[in-house]
Amino acid sequence: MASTQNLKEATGNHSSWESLLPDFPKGPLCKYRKKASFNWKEMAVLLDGKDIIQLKNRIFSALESDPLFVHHPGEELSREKYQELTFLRCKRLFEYDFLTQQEIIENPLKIFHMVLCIGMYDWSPCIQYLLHFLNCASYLLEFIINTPDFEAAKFWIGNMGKHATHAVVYAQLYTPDGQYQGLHSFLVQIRDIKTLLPIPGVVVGDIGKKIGQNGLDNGFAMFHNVRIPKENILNIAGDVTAEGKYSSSVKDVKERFSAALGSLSSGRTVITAVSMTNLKLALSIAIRFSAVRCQFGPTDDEEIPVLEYQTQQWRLLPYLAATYALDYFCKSLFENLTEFYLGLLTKQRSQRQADIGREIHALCAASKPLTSWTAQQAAQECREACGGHGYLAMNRLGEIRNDNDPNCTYEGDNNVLLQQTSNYLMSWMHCIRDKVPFESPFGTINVLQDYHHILDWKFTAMSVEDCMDSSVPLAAYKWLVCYLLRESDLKLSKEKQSGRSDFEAKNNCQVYYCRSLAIAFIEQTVLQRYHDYTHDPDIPSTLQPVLKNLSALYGLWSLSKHLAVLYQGGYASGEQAGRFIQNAILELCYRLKDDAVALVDVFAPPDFILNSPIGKANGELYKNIWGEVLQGSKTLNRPSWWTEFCINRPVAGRLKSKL
Ligand SMILES: CCCCCCCCCCCCCCCC(=O)SCCNC(=O)CCNC(=O)[C@H](O)C(C)(C)COP(=O)(O)OP(=O)(O)OC[C@H]1O[C@@H](n2cnc3c(N)ncnc32)[C@H](O)[C@@H]1OP(=O)(O)O
Ligand SMILES: Cc1cc2nc3c(=O)[nH]c(=O)nc-3n(C[C@H](O)[C@H](O)[C@H](O)COP(=O)(O)OP(=O)(O)OC[C@H]3O[C@@H](n4cnc5c(N)ncnc54)[C@H](O)[C@@H]3O)c2cc1C
Repeated sequence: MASTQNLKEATGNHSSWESLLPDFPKGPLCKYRKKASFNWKEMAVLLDGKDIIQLKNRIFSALESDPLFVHHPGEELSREKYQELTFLRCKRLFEYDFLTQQEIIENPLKIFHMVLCIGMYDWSPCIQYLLHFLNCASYLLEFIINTPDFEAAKFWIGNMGKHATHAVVYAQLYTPDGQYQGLHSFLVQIRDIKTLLPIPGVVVGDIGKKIGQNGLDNGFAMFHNVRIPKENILNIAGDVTAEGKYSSSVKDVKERFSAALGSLSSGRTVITAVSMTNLKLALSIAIRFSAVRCQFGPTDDEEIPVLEYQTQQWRLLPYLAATYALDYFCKSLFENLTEFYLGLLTKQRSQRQADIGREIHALCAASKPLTSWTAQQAAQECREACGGHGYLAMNRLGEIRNDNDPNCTYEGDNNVLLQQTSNYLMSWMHCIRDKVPFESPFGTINVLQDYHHILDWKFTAMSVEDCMDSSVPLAAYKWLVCYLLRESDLKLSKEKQSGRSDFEAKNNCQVYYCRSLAIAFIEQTVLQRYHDYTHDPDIPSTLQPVLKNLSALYGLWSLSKHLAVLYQGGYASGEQAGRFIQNAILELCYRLKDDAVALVDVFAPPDFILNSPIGKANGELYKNIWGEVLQGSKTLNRPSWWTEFCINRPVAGRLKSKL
């Protein structure tokens, strides 16, 4: 639901939020800005609230005024230099200390916004900074650490390549009595604090150049009989006494495993938001570009902005709708996570706390894949939507695409994580079968309470106009989740009945079944939350129509990828259903095209942070590109190897074999 404070501010005195957000410079984008159906400043205040906008302004202007964060257009930084600069920037972020503890306690959402603002500038210093707080790492034995072979060496660890002095290491804990106590985390020193040289017994180094995020040094480590003090066990779920006896308030090994992995949920929640932020960056660039780049037209002397083309709208505007829906989802997920952490901090041992842990794990294990893949596809689409200019490195779409890419892999590979969500959903089947009442703390699985009834639902819209509200795709999603759950469960039973082991049976149920189930579930959850938000009667009437259009477009466009299953399972039949959905998508794209520039104005960071000539707020496409091109230190130089071209000319056939 809409935050009451944000609602009050959005509907309150306009002059107070006018001054929070400066007007954009006049220029070619004004044409679309004038056509918008709503006031972008009012929308920004509704979505974030004044307090967060002030925080963002504070961070953005600090980075812009600091010489250490200055951009170096046209300069190729070596990896070594980039890593050094990233480290200096990371140190500077600690010096800024943007949020006081009191501010964080009063509104934990501020951390989330702080991280994303820094990331909009560059993910390398942002992640380096974050990892210094929460260092995730590898695997070690008890209090003496050994890495048995190269395969067991820890690889990829963030900050470890060049400078980390300590690592938080996940380990299988064995006590002196030989008992296995499950997964625990430990603090291990790996380098000397004064010299940065490795601690005896530790082999530590840099893993080499990556596809993106090269400011961040990822490293490897191997341990040979490294001793760590007993108190370095991070006793989230258990501890070991001076006599070597294990004690834990969580008795079950499996439960302790979940407790130890709890921190991964915060990482996955943050990565969901990081990916959503990449959507914001890529779309700000592509939509501003599309609104000013003119190509062809109905007559020889009239060229139109490429945003007027149906294909361009259909390629970009669903991603814009996805950005709004996912932005809302990220904030709500962060609130769920905050509740989970409050429980941990106050040492809650209730059933509700355990249920919250399971639900949040299932949610972020699917929201990370959904959002990172959406951002990956969007970044590529935006790159192509900007034509050749999209491929120019200075316009930043390549960097966004490459820096987003590892979001699909780290903190758990997307395909592997989706299995966690489908496992969770499948675990409710016994309640459904036995007709035992059930619910989850955040209510995301409550849709399954009506499982038997929902399976009888059909697509009932009678026209394109009927489909223009997100209630239509939402109903279809509820059916889809129930249907895929039933099919996955049946498939698993069949596999087991045919004599397959549990491992094999589960493995054979992934593609088209459990994997699709997890994806449909998270899409339905995102849509349900966004539908509820956009249909809240308290949303100002000036903003509600455009928000409802975004919700409908996100729902229909996501659903359209499941059309085959909707027909296959009998929810839809005849050619009309599919046609209505397709036409509604096109109609919504058309209705949103005049709002598109204002919709990106709401979330685009200042030009300095966005750092893309074709994405600048003034829309002066060609002036901005030329301005940047001519700043390159070697742009007008002849090459250093010019004599090879002009003087040492090749003699054709000189090296040809004479035999
Ligand atoms: C403001 C804050 C800042 C934070 C800021 C972070 C920084 C964000 C910036 C990006 C920076 C990235 C930097 C990269 C950092 C890495 O990449 S660190 C390395 C991360 N590594 C991973 O994520 C490994 C991924 N793999 C896995 O997690 C495990 O393989 C899997 C997927 C859990 C599967 O393991 P498995 O042994 O097959 O376990 P499984 O039998 O499925 O599960 C056992 C039970 O535990 C439960 N469980 C498993 N995981 C969990 C969990 N996380 N929670 C609860 N329960 C769990 C299961 O549900 C299951 O329960 P039951 O069904 O039995 O009831
Ligand atoms: C930029 C970056 C930074 C990282 N930082 C850190 C860090 O700081 N600390 C840290 O500990 N780690 C870090 N990692 C490592 C990261 O957590 C792992 O790469 C990730 O968890 C995936 O594991 P993997 O590489 O072993 O992939 P693998 O498990 O080898 O997966 C390879 C492929 O096999 C598939 N696959 C694997 N198992 C299954 C299965 N059961 N069913 C179906 N398919 C399967 C996967 O889908 C994947 O496509 C980082 C990685 C990257 C890319």
